[in-house]
Amino acid sequence: MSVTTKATIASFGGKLLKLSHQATTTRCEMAFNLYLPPQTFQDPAAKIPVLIYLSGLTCTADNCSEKGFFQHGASKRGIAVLYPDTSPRGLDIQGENDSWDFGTGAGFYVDATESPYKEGYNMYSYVTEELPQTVFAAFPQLDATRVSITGHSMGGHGALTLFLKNPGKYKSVSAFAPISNPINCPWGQKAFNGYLGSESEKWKAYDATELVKKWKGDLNLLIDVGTGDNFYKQGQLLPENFEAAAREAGVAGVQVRYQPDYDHSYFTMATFADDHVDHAARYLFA
Ligand SMILES: N[C@@H](CCC(=O)N[C@@H](CS)C(=O)NCC(=O)O)C(=O)O
Repeated sequence: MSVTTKATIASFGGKLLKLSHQATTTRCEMAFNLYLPPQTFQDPAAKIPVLIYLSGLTCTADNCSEKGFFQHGASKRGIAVLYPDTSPRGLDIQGENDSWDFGTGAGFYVDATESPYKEGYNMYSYVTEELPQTVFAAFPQLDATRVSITGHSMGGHGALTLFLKNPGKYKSVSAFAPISNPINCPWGQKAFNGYLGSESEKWKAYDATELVKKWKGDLNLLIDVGTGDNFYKQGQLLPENFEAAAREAGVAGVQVRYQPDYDHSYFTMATFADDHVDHAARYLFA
């Protein structure tokens, strides 16, 4: 469970750590980043809550930590930000590097059941169990009882599904441009077919629009989607399907903000990152 520090970078008064560890669930060395806000160093007795940010297709832990601007709000609020990678790397599985929307950089936060991907493409178990256990053991100042989750695109799908599949595990959830109904979009169908097999009924276990139908109570969920997002226009994101399913199931508290002109890029995350940190803070410090 030991963690190797590759870099320590000053950021907004705190420290961004670039880290790695040998992971059992994914059968390889996994890189991840961790932002420790200034409060970690000001008061050694402080217990610091954690916001997990799940990235989208093609990303590593670096994209958001370098240009998502989450550290700005997190430093003010005293929240650590954990940035996992998006897939195992270097497993040498045939075909895993053939396309940018499947395999390497595209783990989709599921536990694969299909060969050969079930040998390591277990990003659901990695993000829900192994990575947090590793991080909380290595950084005892972090508060394992106060964790929220957010993410972008494939990572927005991850944030929504991990939250909905684990009631009580996370204090809050939010998302940027989430793939909201993967069983009905080309990205999701390709990924789920490859990782979970051709029996589409099984895909529903990782589909936010299906999962929200079973949710009990309010959600208090913030979603931002840019109307200039090409992937939204192409029908990869389908946030309206999620909204309709929540409405029909009587699940209140789903706030989807359609941001005029904003695209799928990190300019959008940087613009609204503070709002998502504030959203998490409302529940992490309740
Ligand atoms: N490679 C794809 C784009 C993939 C993409 O936009 N990925 C998003 C997440 S779904 C991202 O955040 N990319 C990394 C970045 O913008 O830094 C393409 O050619 O269309």
